[in-house]
Amino acid sequence: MTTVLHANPRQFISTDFTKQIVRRALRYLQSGFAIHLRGPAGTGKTTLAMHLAGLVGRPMVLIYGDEDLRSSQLVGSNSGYSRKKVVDNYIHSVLKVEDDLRQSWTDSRLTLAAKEGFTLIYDEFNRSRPEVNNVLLSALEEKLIVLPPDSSQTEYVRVHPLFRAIFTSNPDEYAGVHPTQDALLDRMITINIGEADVETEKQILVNRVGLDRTQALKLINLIRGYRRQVECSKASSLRACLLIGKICHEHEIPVSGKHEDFRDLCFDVLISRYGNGEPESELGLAKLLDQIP
Ligand SMILES: Nc1ncnc2c1ncn2[C@@H]1O[C@H](COP(=O)(O)OP(=O)(O)OP(=O)(O)O)[C@@H](O)[C@H]1O
Repeated sequence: MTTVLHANPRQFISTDFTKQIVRRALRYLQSGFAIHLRGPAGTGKTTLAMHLAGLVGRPMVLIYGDEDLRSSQLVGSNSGYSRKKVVDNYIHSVLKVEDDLRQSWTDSRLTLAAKEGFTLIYDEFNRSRPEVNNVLLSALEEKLIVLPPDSSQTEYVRVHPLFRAIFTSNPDEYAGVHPTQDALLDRMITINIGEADVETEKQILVNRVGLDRTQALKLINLIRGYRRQVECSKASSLRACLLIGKICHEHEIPVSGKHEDFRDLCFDVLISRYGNGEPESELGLAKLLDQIP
């Protein structure tokens, strides 16, 4: 059974920064193209993909890229058998038995979305081995999905005109991701998602976590300052901001370098995340914390 999702629009915070990306992405989707949101971890790609799928207004199905993903998990597979037996003894002297044993085919998420015209979100699709994603080439270009020849049903599925696909990925230099086939990239429009601006991060912290604006801004500046200091460009600051902000809010820890609990929290979250393992990176964080009243 495949679960179809519906977006929850209240969870998405819209700012000038996000609106500008949404406008572009929606335009491409409306014209029938697949889009690809590419950027560092924690820049909000998955959240944006869900929001876009919600705006498209069709049910969505979600697939997560994975090294172990098999193409059968994308298109479907034979699962179990169905048996039909007819015993005809209408004329007493004649017994006719027809026994028909067939494999039952079950569609997977891509096939389901393509048949029904749903929106497919394929999150971190470059974590799957490139050959697994080959089925997408014909789905996006020829609008056909080719099923394996032994799939006890038609070998071709025609893609519904309302089918849309949204892909997300981390850049190639991330551990565990495969280089994306040029042919696949050529069939989608790639939007590079950079780090959100300060205003967007602030609004997300205020609305999602409940921090006040001053504390949110202090936290954002601290984490951005630290990332600059250790020259970390891989992970964005948003996830760390949300994490520290939530703990501060729930445990009434003020965003202040003078408060021991806040300092410990920052060390626990930030050193392993952004620190480069050098003792100076701890010293650098301590200095930044000293500057927060
Ligand atoms: N516009 C937004 N409104 C509300 N929350 C957001 C928004 N953008 C990002 N977030 C929050 O920021 C966090 C990181 O976002 P998300 O998981 O979408 O990032 P990502 O780029 O997909 O990360 P990864 O590459 O690691 O999968 C999540 O907790 C998400 O809810």
